[in-house]
Amino acid sequence: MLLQLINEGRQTYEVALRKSVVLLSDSDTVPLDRSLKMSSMKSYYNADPLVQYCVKNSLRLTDVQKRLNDVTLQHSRAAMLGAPEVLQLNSNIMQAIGAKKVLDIGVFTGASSLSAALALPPEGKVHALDISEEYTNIGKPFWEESGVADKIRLHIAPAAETLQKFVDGGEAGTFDYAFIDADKTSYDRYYELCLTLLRPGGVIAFDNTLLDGAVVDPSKDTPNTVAIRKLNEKLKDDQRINLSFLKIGDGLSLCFKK
Ligand SMILES: C[S@@+](CC[C@H](N)C(=O)[O-])C[C@H]1O[C@@H](n2cnc3c(N)ncnc32)[C@H](O)[C@@H]1O
Repeated sequence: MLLQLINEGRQTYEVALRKSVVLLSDSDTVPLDRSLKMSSMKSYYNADPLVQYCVKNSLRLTDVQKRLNDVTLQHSRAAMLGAPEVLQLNSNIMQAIGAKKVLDIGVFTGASSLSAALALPPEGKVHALDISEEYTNIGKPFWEESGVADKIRLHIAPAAETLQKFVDGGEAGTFDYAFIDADKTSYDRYYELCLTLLRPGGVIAFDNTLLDGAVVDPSKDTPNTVAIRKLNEKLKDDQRINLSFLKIGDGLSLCFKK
């Protein structure tokens, strides 16, 4: 029965997807490239009128951010682009907690780093971690144009190595916010390292914790699905944090370090 409901829901989404457009603001509509395999849950790819209503009445992207999104949506890996509603929520929480030192784990074309850098005060720093410069090079000119390139420090290496270097370098307890959006099977490793690196009151945000619905689909048992399900179960009972699990974008789990 559950499987049938999931399949029906997926078919509805697919129909919606075929009709949908990407709504970035009142004036911008970008046609979907339907050849791409995309998450149906991020607002770019979600034709649900309520999702589009929320997006239309909340997103505050700069012109440079919109152009970076447009460029990224043409990329063959466009589905990796962070949902703008998620990035804006990250930025709002960063400002609310007075964040100055942020980890952006999984940079891709730099939308999440740019969003964070724009939210931080002039002395703030985003430590942007990615394994490859192939995608991050796309974002750099947009960071420059936004006037925040000096707030973003790129670390090209496996993220676990970079995080461990921060720990070994005595930076435990000094970070305010971590956005985790890289390889899913390493999420738990990143979680433990980030918990060490964050100050009490700091926040860890995990993207894609609904994994395009796979977490509730019993037929799915890929390594990513297994890892995310396990993480979600672990977070539920982890007394080191307070937790909010939001159905926004592809799922966002917010962990507030006690
Ligand atoms: C989903 S994308 C990030 C999207 C970005 N946060 C945004 O909002 O647009 C995932 C990124 O993680 C990077 N990545 C994958 N494995 C990694 C690893 N072991 N260490 C660091 N980065 C990794 C990929 O190169 C890719 O750029």
